[in-house]
Amino acid sequence: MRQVERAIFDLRRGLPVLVRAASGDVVVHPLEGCDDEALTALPALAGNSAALALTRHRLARLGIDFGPRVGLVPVDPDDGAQAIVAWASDETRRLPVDRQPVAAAPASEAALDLMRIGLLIPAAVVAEVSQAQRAQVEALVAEGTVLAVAAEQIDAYAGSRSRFLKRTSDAEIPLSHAERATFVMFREADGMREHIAIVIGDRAEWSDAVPVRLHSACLTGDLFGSLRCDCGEQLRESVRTIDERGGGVLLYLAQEGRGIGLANKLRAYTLQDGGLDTVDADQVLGFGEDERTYEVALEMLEQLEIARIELLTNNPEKIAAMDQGGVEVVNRRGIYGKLTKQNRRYLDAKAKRAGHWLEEVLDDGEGKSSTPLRRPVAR
Ligand SMILES: Nc1nc2c(ncn2[C@@H]2O[C@H](COP(=O)(O)OP(=O)(O)OP(=O)(O)O)[C@@H](O)[C@H]2O)c(=O)[nH]1
Ligand SMILES: [Zn+2]
Repeated sequence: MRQVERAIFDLRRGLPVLVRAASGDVVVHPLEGCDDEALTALPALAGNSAALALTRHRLARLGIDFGPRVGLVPVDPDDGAQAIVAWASDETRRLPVDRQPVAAAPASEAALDLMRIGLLIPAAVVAEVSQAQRAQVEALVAEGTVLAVAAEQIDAYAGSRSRFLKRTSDAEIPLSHAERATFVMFREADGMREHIAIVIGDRAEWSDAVPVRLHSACLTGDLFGSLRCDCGEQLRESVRTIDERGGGVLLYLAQEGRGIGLANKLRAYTLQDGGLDTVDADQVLGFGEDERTYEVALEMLEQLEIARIELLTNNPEKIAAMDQGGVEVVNRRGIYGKLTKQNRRYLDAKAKRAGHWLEEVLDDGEGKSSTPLRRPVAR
């Protein structure tokens, strides 16, 4: 696990790492920080030509219907870093016709998982290590200049993120909307992310179906009252509602930007200013419709011994995730922020593209309601 964390650390600093797999090792340079120098150095080190690893979401954006999770686009050193970055993240750029992608081997697939875990743009320049260069690459690994990580380690890490959630500390913090509140802090085993459960009221007085809100972090909305989204109002409204309903729990999840991280969310906002909606903007950057998973939330609920809930949400995926994780969602309660001229498009896209239940707010601009649970529709 430590090796994976170290690799993420290096990649976030813009350093190349070696990803090992039985089918071949690759040297990987993250797209972020990729310059002409890196583009020349990588194939020289590997002894093979480079390729640009892109997710199938990004390839779809480039007009390529690609089955496998990751595709490799051949790269020529003369392409220049600027073109490579544009192929990976520019809204309008298309691939030259002679650069059709091929399916990536496990090492390159794992490399993009590393980018995602590290909250970087999920794209990288990769080059397979040739027989001729193997000794030199291994020497760099041995002296600690290049860090090596195995694709299986990355897979195992990606699949076990929540498993060792540690309850670290807690404190009573009276809130303006809920005077009896306790913050309970959880830390993922790798120490990289922390999540908070805000436990409201007295457990003995809770309803049988405990009111629960799963709230993904939104620095811009929650803290600064951004008008681009409805998060800040939903957050405060949730606390108030949970308190009014006799107490329950709000899980404040470190899933900024639907899991893509703040840096990528800001990039996505700039793309939205160019006319894209929230889903398309994420896709331009190589992400799927929603990168969140809810294992961490499930584990927090388990540690808090909560198995039957009334979920405060408009998002069918959250209900499905609880169902699949063995938490019974007895009822669903809508939770709405205000409609503003700046967030209408965003809310509209959530309703139309992601199937969120926002009819009421989009219809009349306000509204609080309790709706009987509707099962998510298959999309
Ligand atoms: N990528 C991306 N993330 C965004 C954008 N606007 C808001 N977000 C993020 O979307 C998430 C919204 O979280 P939630 O309010 O918990 O979830 P939701 O999916 O809207 O569902 P409910 O609020 O429960 O109905 C937060 O992590 C925000 O940071 C955007 O335009 N792009
Ligand atoms: Zn927000």
